[in-house]
Amino acid sequence: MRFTLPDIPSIDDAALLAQLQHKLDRKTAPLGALGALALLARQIGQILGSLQPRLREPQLLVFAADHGIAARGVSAYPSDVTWQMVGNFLAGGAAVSVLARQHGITQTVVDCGVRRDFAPAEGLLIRKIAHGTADSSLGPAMDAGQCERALVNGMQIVRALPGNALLLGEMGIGNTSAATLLVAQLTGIKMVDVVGAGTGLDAQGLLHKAAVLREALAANVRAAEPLQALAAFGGFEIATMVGAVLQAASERRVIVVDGFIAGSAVLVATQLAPAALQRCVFAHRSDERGHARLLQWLGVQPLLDLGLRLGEGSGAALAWPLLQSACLILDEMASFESAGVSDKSPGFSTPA
Ligand SMILES: O=C(O)c1ccc[n+]([C@@H]2O[C@H](COP(=O)([O-])O)[C@@H](O)[C@H]2O)c1
Ligand SMILES: Cc1cc2nc[nH]c2cc1C
Repeated sequence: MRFTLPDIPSIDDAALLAQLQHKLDRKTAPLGALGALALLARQIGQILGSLQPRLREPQLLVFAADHGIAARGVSAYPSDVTWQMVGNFLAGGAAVSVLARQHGITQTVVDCGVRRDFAPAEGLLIRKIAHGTADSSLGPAMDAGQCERALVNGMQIVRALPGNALLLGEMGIGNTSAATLLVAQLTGIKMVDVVGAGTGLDAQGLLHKAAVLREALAANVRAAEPLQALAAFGGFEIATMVGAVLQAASERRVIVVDGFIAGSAVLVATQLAPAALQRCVFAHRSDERGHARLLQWLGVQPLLDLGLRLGEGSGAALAWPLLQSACLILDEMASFESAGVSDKSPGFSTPA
């Protein structure tokens, strides 16, 4: 099936925005005191097109795949950890599994291209493109057809999901390399300012990783367009995630973005369809070096900063209750009028 970019119109209902802002401004709090929670409530209200938005049946997808470039020693851990962690997700023992369970979020693992084959299991979708990508330090990680199939897979998976909120997670040894290359290529930020320790490289390991990534950039100089860059550098899990983001955005689902790798997928998606960004809530600022730069480049503020660098969707699951709180604030918090609380008197000015 061919990939067609779905229609993602800009959300610009000025009347609803004004009503949301007014509703929040009349809540029983000093003006502006709800801070980022009010911004979040406003954003969710706009995405779901309601003054009383309700989040339903949150779905967390853990997109998993392996990376040819991992054979170059760019990760502190071996590729086998990818399939082993898939087992851990399915058994409910991974960090994201615990957090998803805590918050009533449905976790589904998507095998987008892990090097091992899995028996069918509950909570596992098998959408394998190949057993890992090719090594992008030698040439494109995937061909255009593989990239297109991954994008379509992501779109189809989201189309079939219940609920109105999608939380993005991923697992793939070597995928901070793929994400770094995508971010460097598509933003113009220098690769050396993006590359980081991933699963925990030491200073020498980081130097080696940067040297390998330089080779990958040189091996794919012509991959300038978003989809070319995605095929050149991206993992199958990142490409599938791009399709998922585009579909979720076109359906006006709330998209909760995890860390650096999920952020790189959102970068590709928003270069294809800029209005997708309006539907994205950035859960946290990861400790991975390039993440702060990427968030800055996108012009977005994350909700949390906990020093996490885990991936899996763990940051998205941790941020989830804040989205729930934002909706409850809109819905249940009293206004000055309804609670009979005095607002500032007209003409009163705050002492300096
Ligand atoms: O989400 C992040 O910001 C993040 C930062 C560093 C590492 N990770 C996770 O670690 C793995 C990739 O790290 P690496 O060193 O193998 O490229 C992959 O499974 C990611 O989920 C994730
Ligand atoms: C153990 C482990 C768990 C992870 N979860 C996401 N990436 C990971 C990488 C490692 C190494």
